Amino acid sequence: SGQKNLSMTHWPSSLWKIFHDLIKPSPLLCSVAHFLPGKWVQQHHPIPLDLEQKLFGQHLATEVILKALTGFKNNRNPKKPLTLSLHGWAGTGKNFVSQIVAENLHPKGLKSNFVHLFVSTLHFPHEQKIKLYQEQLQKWIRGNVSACASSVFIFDEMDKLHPGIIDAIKPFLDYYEQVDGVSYCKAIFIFLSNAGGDLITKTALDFWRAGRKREDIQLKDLEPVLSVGVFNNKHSGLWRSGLIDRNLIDYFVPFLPLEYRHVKMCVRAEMRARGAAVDEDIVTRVAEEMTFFPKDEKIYSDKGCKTVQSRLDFH
Ligand SMILES: Nc1ncnc2c1ncn2[C@@H]1O[C@H](COP(=O)(O)OP(=O)(O)OP(=O)(O)O)[C@@H](O)[C@H]1O
Repeated sequence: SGQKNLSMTHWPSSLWKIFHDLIKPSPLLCSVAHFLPGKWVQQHHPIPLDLEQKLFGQHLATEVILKALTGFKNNRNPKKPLTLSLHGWAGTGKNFVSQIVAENLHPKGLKSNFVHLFVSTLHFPHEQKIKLYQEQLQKWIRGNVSACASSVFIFDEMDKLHPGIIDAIKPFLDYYEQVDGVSYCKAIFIFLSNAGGDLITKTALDFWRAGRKREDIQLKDLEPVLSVGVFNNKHSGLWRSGLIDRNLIDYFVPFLPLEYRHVKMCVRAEMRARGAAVDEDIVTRVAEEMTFFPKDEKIYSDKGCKTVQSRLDFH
């Protein structure tokens, strides 16, 4: 009947893929590490996160994610799945980091059967179908975690996600040893949103205007800002969902807006990824084509590094 429901709703092929993964789970390919009395046994060499090298201009996100993942992987007996909530302006690296984290656990990253990306507007577009989405999503999560305890679920556009969908995920995020015979404690849930991006930008700008270094911004400078603007804001999806009240989010990860120098770093990284030599003239040209705000100071790229790849095609 699950299959019938799916065909009725015309779900995109990526969700079909997940459904098929469910029918044919291959648990042997999944486990990242398993516990033998007294020690953890790695089943493949974990890819180093390398966030310091790969992720530009995000000292806070780098620090929090490294801490979160290290703690989680070293914990033999986690009491709940790891839940990360990534916040920030467009194109600042939230999807990029999620992929790095996923690859760290499952080398094929997004292509792995154990990594699932959901985009609110793409996968859950119709409000009147919320009940159906809820049932199917729960089935997928349950099936996939039964097949692979360390499954990774990424929810993009969290701020556009219907509260009903968040309600459907909530039981999996909680401190239960098992739900219907399945333990979710080794899974990872990553939520991405732009919520709070404006407030994070304001803090970064205040530092810049005061002549203070970006790298001196600390988590404690952002926590009060986010807590008022996002967590206690009745209009934010996160507040309505009750995820915060129940302390189901382990780490809030702020992404700072990217500056001109970071955009240049993205261009260079993209050139290297394409196997080309880094041409500084082109780097400068691409970076100068981006638009920067605020109007007077022009410090931050309004799309972060998002359009770098397509712009590079023109040079
Ligand atoms: N901080 C960064 N360091 C290195 N590369 C970056 C960074 N931010 C963005 N990029 C590059 O730009 C591309 C687009 O960024 P990404 O999709 O991660 O943005 P996002 O924060 O998820 O944006 P949105 O909120 O609009 O979804 C990435 O694939 C990556 O190549």
